[in-house]
Amino acid sequence: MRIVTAAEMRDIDRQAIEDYGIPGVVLMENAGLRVIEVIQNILSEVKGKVFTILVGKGNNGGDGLVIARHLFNRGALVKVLLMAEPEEFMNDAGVNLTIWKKMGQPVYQVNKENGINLVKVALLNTDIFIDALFGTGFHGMVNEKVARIIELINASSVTVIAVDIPSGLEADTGRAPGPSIKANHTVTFGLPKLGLVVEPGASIAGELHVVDISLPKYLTESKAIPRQLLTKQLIASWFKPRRSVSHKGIYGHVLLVAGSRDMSGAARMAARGALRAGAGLVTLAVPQSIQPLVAAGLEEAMTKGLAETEEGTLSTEALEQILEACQSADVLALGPGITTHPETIDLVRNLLPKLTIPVVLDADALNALAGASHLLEQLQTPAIITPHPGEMSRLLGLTIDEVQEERLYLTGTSAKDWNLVVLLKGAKTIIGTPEGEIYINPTGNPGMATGGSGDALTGIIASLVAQGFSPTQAAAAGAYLHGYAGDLAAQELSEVSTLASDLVRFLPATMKAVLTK
Ligand SMILES: NC(=O)C1=CN([C@@H]2O[C@H](COP(=O)(O)OP(=O)(O)OC[C@H]3O[C@@H](n4cnc5c(N)ncnc54)[C@H](O)[C@@H]3O)[C@@H](O)[C@H]2O)[C@@H](O)CC1
Ligand SMILES: [K+]
Repeated sequence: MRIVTAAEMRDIDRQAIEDYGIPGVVLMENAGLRVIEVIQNILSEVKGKVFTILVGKGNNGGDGLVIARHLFNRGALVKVLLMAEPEEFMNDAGVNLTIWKKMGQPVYQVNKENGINLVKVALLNTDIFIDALFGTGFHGMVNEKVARIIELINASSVTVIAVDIPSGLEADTGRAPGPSIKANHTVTFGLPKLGLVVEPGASIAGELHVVDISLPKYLTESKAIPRQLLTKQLIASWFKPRRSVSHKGIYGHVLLVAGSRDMSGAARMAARGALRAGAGLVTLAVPQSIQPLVAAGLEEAMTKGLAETEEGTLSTEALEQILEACQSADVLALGPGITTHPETIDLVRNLLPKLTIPVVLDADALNALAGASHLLEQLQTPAIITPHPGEMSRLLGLTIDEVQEERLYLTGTSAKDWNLVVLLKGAKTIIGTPEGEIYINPTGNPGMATGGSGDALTGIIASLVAQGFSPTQAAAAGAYLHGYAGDLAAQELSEVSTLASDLVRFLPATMKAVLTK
């Protein structure tokens, strides 16, 4: 699903109105009705419930007035708080304010002196608070009075539904330069706005509902798609049905080079991820002294022992062995648990320019490239790198805060500069491609911030490459499935108790859920 900026959305709205002749007031009516549907799903019964709606003078406020009318018609008690003088409501918002008044319904002016008290009183007796103050037309910062009101709303325990975007949040960046309404749900119109799918905006917005307001599909489905939110439908469309006459060779061979004496679990986790994601064959190559250990309990994978240092990490002598093993593999995944032993770093740096099969680089393979990211540009094969913010900061020579501040921008430019797929982990994983596309993954939860979680992801992505996915599709689908498995695991086991091995354990249920229509 395409992700838009405020300007892109405005342009789509404008074309719907001017080029297609859909009156703006119709779009507004549809928007309001869709919010009603979401409310009815949350509450099941609207009748007798108390709603407070904070209404700004722009079109977002106009949506709020449509919502007020439909709630009232359904038997709800509705209190409309206006943030501007009635005369300031123009066009479609003005139309809807007139209708509301003609229905004999009062409005309360919170822009006046006692406004703060009006909000306080309203919050004491409200089932749902609807934020229709600012939408995509918001820019800059709220004034002091609005800031006080927002803080009051956020401090109360009432359920908040934001109309289109929480007020105070920037639609393009997901940042709130001042206070912003913290919503439980955000109902956004037509397409997701960028600021709702990247952090901190995604958390501020709560559960996101993207609803159709009847915009012509030619406007919302653009051919040149620079930004996309990953959806179940998109991921499912990349999986081909398995042929009835299948053999393991069809589903590819993953070579995983991973592990060290102190980190054998990383290697096993990656191998399990690769197997559960459907690869035909998985070979796990590890320092030779831990080969018996990793082989035990990993019946479905083949294992291979590689030359090692005295400390039980991969040595430079493993280079030829790895290249030889690559000859019968479709993809190499390198990095989980290999350590940053100086000799292992040398091995990684010497190996990369010699590779002839696609490669997934993670963890210590990326740490080996700290200060040497030019080696990424010298890769001769399609590549995916899966850094977390710390690894990305070392690759780029920036602080972690600097990386987090500019996650989108840095993912996009790095992918282009290094000519490979960059998957930047963290809340809302971002995938950038050499062609300049950006994918944002909505699945996953904080429970996945646990040791081994990234290793499983590496295995899953490599597995998808082996099965014929393009590097972009493999990274995007890998992130989505991994996060989905994490969500299923958290539902059953809680975020706190979810382990990386649980992510792998929930992959079959994930595959079933995603691949079943
Ligand atoms: N244009 C359309 O066709 C549609 C628009 N819709 C709604 O319209 C919204 C966009 O409407 P608008 O462009 O009228 O803008 P908004 O309603 O988002 O808000 C703009 C108003 O807020 C004021 N404002 C902006 N920044 C401010 C600040 N920092 N402090 C105080 N006031 C500030 C502006 O002066 C303006 O009056 C969307 O978010 C959506 O909710 C929907 O009704 C669907 C159709
Ligand atoms: K809003």
